[in-house]
Amino acid sequence: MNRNIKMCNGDCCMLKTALQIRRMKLLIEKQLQKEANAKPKNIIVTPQSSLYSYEDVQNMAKYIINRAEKKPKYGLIFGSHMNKLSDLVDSPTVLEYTDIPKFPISPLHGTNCKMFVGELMGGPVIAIQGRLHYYDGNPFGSCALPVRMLKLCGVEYLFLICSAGAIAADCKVGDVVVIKDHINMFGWGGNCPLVGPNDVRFGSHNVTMTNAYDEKLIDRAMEIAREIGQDDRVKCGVYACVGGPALETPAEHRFLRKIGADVIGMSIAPEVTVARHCGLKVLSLTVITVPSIDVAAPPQNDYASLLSEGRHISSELVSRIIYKIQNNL
Ligand SMILES: O=P(O)(O)O[C@H]1O[C@H](CO)[C@@H](O)[C@H]1O
Ligand code: HPA
Repeated sequence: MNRNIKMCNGDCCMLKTALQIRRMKLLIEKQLQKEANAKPKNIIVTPQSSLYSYEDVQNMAKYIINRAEKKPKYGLIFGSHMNKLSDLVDSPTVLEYTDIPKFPISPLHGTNCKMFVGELMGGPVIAIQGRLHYYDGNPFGSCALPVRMLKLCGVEYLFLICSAGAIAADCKVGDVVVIKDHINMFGWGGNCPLVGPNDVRFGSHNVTMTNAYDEKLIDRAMEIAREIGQDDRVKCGVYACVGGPALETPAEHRFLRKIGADVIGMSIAPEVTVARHCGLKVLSLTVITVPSIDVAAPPQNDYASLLSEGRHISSELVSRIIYKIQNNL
């Protein structure tokens, strides 16, 4: 080895001027940046339970109570095809989702981005239009967020109004099914809004799911159905929750019937889990929009009126239950 040869410091041969050296450095930096960008980045996943902190949810609730100058006791969440029921709320303060700090908004929400805080049968209520669905790309933590927000607004009773397909042959289009339990196909796979660290201010992590649908509210709903002469249109059943947006195959339909499902839909189970976690009393009513596979579909012309009857029966049930609770009946 020739020990007289000195290492090139960049000034000697080709890089003669300061400008040339600077250019070379920039080129090297650019190359290094390119290589770094080509490497996969670490993705830090936010668990469902951490998407909205307790303080975030508290701020949402504070905003609603301040704007409406009212603390609601009854919360209503309306699903697809059910938003019209928000007309039930008397003298409402109407709040846009965009006004509520950090409230999740889906581009697929359309125009149903409103909450109505007012009265129903003399009871203070808040009604939320346009439920968020998982199949629209919303994480479970966002789908169930409104439930926690209602809890921190002071809500004690939660009414979830949705639509579903029939699995049981005796559930017909336009019937109302009072949900008494669910089979959560998401939850079995660990897809749950409670996944992640638990904030005990909301509730305890291993929440029990017995009586998740409040027995007393179910009894009241069935009793009112008899009182208003609609007991042939109001059934009580088990809801199977699936991912969608594709509807079930005939084999899935038969399987769900075998394991005890009466109706099938793509919502409520994550909401009910979170509601149970934070101690809300839940009643869920579902209007049948799709007949069971082995039942003849009603004539096309009858669909609209059957669904409107179902909506009307649901609104009667909710209104009368609130009336009875308000008046200690
Ligand atoms: O549960 P809601 O919101 O009523 O919506 C129901 O209707 C949609 C299918 O049309 C599904 O999302 C189903 O769950
Ligand atoms: O037929 C259905 N299947 C699943 N989900 C549904 N939600 C409304 N109708 C249906």
